[in-house]
Amino acid sequence: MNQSKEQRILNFVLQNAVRGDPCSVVDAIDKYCSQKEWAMNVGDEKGKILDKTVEEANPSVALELGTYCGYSAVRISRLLKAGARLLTVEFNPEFAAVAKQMIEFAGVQDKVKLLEGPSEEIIPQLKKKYEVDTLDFVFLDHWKDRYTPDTKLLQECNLLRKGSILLADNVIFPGAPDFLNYVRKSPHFQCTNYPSHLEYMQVEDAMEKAVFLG
Ligand SMILES: Oc1cc(-c2ccc(F)cc2)cc2cncnc12
Ligand SMILES: [Mg+2]
Repeated sequence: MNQSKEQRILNFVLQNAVRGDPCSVVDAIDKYCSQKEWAMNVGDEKGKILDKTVEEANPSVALELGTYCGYSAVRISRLLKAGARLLTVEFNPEFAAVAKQMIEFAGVQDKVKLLEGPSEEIIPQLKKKYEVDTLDFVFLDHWKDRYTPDTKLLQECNLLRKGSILLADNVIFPGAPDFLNYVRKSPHFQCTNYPSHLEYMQVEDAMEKAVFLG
């Protein structure tokens, strides 16, 4: 049976990165996806914005919506303090299977919990089933039409606290205009835009930071 692009990315990492070295995994994925096959990882340019925001948040509990191959789960978890954890949600079972192996190879499996299923089902389970009180950091990188409903769901489920930081990928390309409209008009969020480029391309993109004000 033919390999998927995501399996080819994983194989390249297994053969070119260093087991237990998250940075080498991130670099290997970027090398493959910039030189061989484009893929929708956040990439290194926007990844540096993600790094800065994670360092600012210094989260004890972080949530990622949209795991894909695990690139940003590895990128985020390498910055987490001892005892901190990342919950990452992936709807596509093939992507989740690749991400699980990527996370284990990088050696961050003790910091990362991969939850397979639709975000709208998993978010309401976070408090009781996954013992979350509130989220310190949320990275939105899944289907753009889910950004707004999932942000509203996070609020309705009381998963945000004063100072919780949301960071959304792709607000320019493919674009999340309704999300930008929602958070920028809401009195509950303080927003900052970070212009950048689509991963591995010279196409304009941006990330939006939205700090919850309570
Ligand atoms: O970063 C991303 C990029 C693209 C994408 C697709 C097609 C295209 F032509 C350009 C960009 C899609 C995404 C879906 N989910 C999360 N992140 C994504
Ligand atoms: Mg993205």
